[in-house]
Amino acid sequence: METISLGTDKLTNFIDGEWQEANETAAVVNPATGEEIVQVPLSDEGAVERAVKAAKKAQKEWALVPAPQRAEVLYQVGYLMKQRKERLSQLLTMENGKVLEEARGEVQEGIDMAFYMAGEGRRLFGHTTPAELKDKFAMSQRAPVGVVGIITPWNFPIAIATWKSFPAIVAGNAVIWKPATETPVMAYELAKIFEEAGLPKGIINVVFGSGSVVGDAMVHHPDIRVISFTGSNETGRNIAGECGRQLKKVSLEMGGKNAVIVMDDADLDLAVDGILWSAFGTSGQRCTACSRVIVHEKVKTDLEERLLAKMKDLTIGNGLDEKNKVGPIINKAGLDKIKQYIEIGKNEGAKLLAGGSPLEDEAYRGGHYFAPTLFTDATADMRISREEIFGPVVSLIPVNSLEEAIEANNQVEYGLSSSIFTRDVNRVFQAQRDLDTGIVYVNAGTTGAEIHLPFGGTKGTGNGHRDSGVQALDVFTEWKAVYVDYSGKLQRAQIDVD
Ligand SMILES: NC(=O)C1=CN([C@@H]2O[C@H](COP(=O)(O)OP(=O)(O)OC[C@H]3O[C@@H](n4cnc5c(N)ncnc54)[C@H](OP(=O)(O)O)[C@@H]3O)[C@@H](O)[C@H]2O)C=CC1
Ligand SMILES: O=C(O)CCC(=O)C(=O)O
Repeated sequence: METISLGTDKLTNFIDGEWQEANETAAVVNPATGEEIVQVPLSDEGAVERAVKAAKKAQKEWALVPAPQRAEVLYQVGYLMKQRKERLSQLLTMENGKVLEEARGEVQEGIDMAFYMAGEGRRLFGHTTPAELKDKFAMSQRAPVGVVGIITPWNFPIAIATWKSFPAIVAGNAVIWKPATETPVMAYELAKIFEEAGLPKGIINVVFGSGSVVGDAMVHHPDIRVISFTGSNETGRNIAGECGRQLKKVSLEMGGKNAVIVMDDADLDLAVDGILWSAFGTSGQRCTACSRVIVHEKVKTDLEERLLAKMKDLTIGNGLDEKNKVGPIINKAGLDKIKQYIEIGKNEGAKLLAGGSPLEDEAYRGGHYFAPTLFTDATADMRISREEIFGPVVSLIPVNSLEEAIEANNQVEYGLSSSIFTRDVNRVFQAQRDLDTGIVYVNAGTTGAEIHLPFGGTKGTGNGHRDSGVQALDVFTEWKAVYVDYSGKLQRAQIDVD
């Protein structure tokens, strides 16, 4: 395959419609090879200040542009992304490591989101409702919040940014976007697309730099009225604390400890496919990744054998080579974290059936690779069954009933995604009611969310908000109640008329 060229060896911020350099930069490295791809700016607080100033000014005008016209820009963004899908996908694989097939899927999510949210330009529905008094009209409508901040992670460098920025823009806001320093290329490419699509300057501002400097400055800035964040639980909690002090709206998506439940009547081959795809796809570095399989005792041994047989077919390596099904881990810190959890699992008494170590042969030189790993005989209270590992590690937890399975699923701190494999319609309905997660799959793995449904979860996964779907608009709009009295006299509501 011909390698795509990024066309620059140094990225620049995109502020007020201009490409601006920063004094300091850092190397962005391909996790599959260790080779440098590009230099990324390490901006300071001053860049955030400039971006906010530009955004405030631009947003005032943008809010007055009719929403269907705002949407036209998003349609154009969607067309440009579609034209560049292969380029974006290859660059995404280079910066993040995920295999090309998955990179194409992620870029497609962004394209779908562009067209879906552009459609919102002709909806953005409010409500009309009867008023209490004669000759009076009442309605509620959405209003933009103003300047909003989005902070995105490295594991979905383009899709998550589209889930947040597209609804913000169509609703009439201006955006300051801080992408993860690990994966800035998608942000740079998307900023170029916004510019070419004709988005007025200042409506999207991309400020590269570390979370502790740029992210922190955004969270503290009084003129950024919303922070929408996806990333670790620890960072999310700290952001929420500061936003709480400022009464700033904050939307958090902070991962999961997702389980596939396999009942004794399940189609086991289907379950194996669902588990493989959601546990080892993206090397397990999805917030929706399956990292627990809660299996009925009666089919445990059978499932183990089938899983082990299929795991042998997982080819691991550089995601640009289409034969590979599992790519690298994002960086050394990620790899070290996985290694620690393998030791934790062994010490807790779980039985290691496959994998368990990094891949360090010549073929993997320069990259960070970890063998797909299967533990069995884990219990629901072990740390490997409760804590987010963010790697290709899955643990089987045996149970004896659906009730026990649901209880095991629900006893973790997180509540993002869950799945059940069964042929029994009664069990399906009981499970979808009782599984305490924001997303439930039946006879499918735990990953693969569609952009027109709400994405997010319960408990430690978030704070009640959702990305994607029409629900994302709630993050980026205020509700305004409007009363129009056309009686020509002062009518007093809320008085006792008896
Ligand atoms: N829910 C999910 O999808 C994700 C979950 N995770 C979990 O988090 C673990 C650690 O990954 P990591 O990348 O360090 O996650 P972080 O939560 O640190 O990073 C997510 C984003 O937040 C930014 N950030 C970091 N610190 C701050 C801060 N103080 N204020 C504002 N923004 C900040 C980061 O910037 P920068 O990195 O540039 O410094 C990045 O853009 C993973 O192993 C995984 O368990 C990670 C990614 C996604
Ligand atoms: O797999 C999915 O459904 C989406 C995953 C995702 O966006 C994430 O892991 O952050």
